[in-house]
Amino acid sequence: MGRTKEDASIGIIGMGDMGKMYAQRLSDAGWRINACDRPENFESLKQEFASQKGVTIFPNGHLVSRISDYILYSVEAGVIDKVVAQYGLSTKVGAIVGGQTSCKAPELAAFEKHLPSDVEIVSCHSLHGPKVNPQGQPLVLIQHRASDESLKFVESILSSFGSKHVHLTGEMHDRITADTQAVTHAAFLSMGTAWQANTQFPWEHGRWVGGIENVKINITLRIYSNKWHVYAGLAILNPAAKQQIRQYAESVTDLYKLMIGGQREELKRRVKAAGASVFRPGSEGQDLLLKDDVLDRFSLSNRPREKAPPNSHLSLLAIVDCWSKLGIVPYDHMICSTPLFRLWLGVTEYLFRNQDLLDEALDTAIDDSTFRSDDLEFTFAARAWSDCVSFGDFESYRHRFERIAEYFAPRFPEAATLGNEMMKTILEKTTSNN
Ligand SMILES: NC(=O)C1=CN([C@@H]2O[C@H](COP(=O)(O)OP(=O)(O)OC[C@H]3O[C@@H](n4cnc5c(N)ncnc54)[C@H](OP(=O)(O)O)[C@@H]3O)[C@@H](O)[C@H]2O)C=CC1
Ligand SMILES: O=C(O)C(=O)Cc1ccc(O)cc1
Repeated sequence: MGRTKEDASIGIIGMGDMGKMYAQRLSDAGWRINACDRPENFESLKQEFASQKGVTIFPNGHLVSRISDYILYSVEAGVIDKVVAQYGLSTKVGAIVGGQTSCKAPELAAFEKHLPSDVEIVSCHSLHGPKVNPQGQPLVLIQHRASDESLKFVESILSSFGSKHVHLTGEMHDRITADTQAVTHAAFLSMGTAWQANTQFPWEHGRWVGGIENVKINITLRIYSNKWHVYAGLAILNPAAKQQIRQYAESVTDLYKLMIGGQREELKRRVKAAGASVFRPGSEGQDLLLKDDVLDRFSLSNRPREKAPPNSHLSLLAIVDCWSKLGIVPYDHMICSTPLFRLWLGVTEYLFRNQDLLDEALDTAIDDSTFRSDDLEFTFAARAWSDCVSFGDFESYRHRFERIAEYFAPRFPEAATLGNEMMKTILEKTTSNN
């Protein structure tokens, strides 16, 4: 007999931002939730959820696991093995287990290693942050070791999000998210690193005002105001991500060398060839994901913008070179894309589908030395983030991330308000259907 809301309950282990969002929404939809965080957080979590109907807080994952029919691990990716090892054997006989971590290889390996064999495995991944409305956003489902009936049960639980269900294997998931999430984050992390290295708040400079720049600034601040482990986990633990991020750093370096070498023709040839392989002929008639009027609305700067000042847009030229070198067609990933990836693709497309703007960027890169020191720092930063991910050292990732986050922290509240508004408006225009 199928399991229903009336007779089944859901366990959530790890009540951080995502776990809380799931607990809130699923209990609002009428499911009974059993949840826990670390034992030391039991009392405060119990108080926080005292008035949330349908949510019972337990001191630890054993107590959650033994009574729940679908158990979701929503902990830091770096500790998934340890936490499943701790609570896995307490899983209720015949239950289904899944995880919310952003990289599935270690998560699924931990389940296989530590869960009893009668336990089924259906994992998931909401491809958006905890403050984004899940309606219409992609939700990956992985039927790793489970019957079709159990998959249907998990789908019936998660259906209240109104997300778009995307069925993948763990391996496909990791491959696609390396392309979409890990490289996107590497680009924005590098922008923040370069601005900090040049002790700039970019919105205070005339040359960082206007459409594309607003997106760069808002997204960079959004990333640095989040938890470092989310970005570290999905880059360091995903085997495909290292290669992608390394290619991005190589593309940045190669293009920067052409710029400072004054090799205009070679730069143009390379960038345009890359553009032609990513933005295939025949797509010119399509609507742009992002338009000027939308982009211009979200500036942290109070300076007026007459015409976007020219910028070499090294970060954007390099992502297209990187996609081209790796044979990635980013539009193929829309169905499995995060909001940040769609914004990133949107600004890239905005530049590459406008020949005048692209030519202006390429000529600026050669003729105008105003951006040289920014681009130099950006090149160093892209390589340093790539090394950091390749070395796989969480602590040095954390250290780098937090040092830069601290620099931008005074502007986070204001950037969050504006960034949320920007995301909301732009997301309405860049759905994963595009
Ligand atoms: N934030 C995002 O945008 C998204 C994140 N994800 C993924 O979801 C997962 C959770 O992320 P998020 O909620 O943002 O991160 P948080 O850090 O907010 O939440 C993780 C929670 O798990 C707790 N935890 C750690 N160990 C245990 C344990 N042994 N028992 C119970 N709880 C434990 C942590 O406690 P403590 O802090 O004390 O360690 C923390 O409260 C991550 O794997 C992340 O990659 C997926 C989609 C989007
Ligand atoms: O949109 C992005 O890339 C984010 O930064 C939010 C995010 C972070 C981690 C995930 O696993 C999914 C989404």
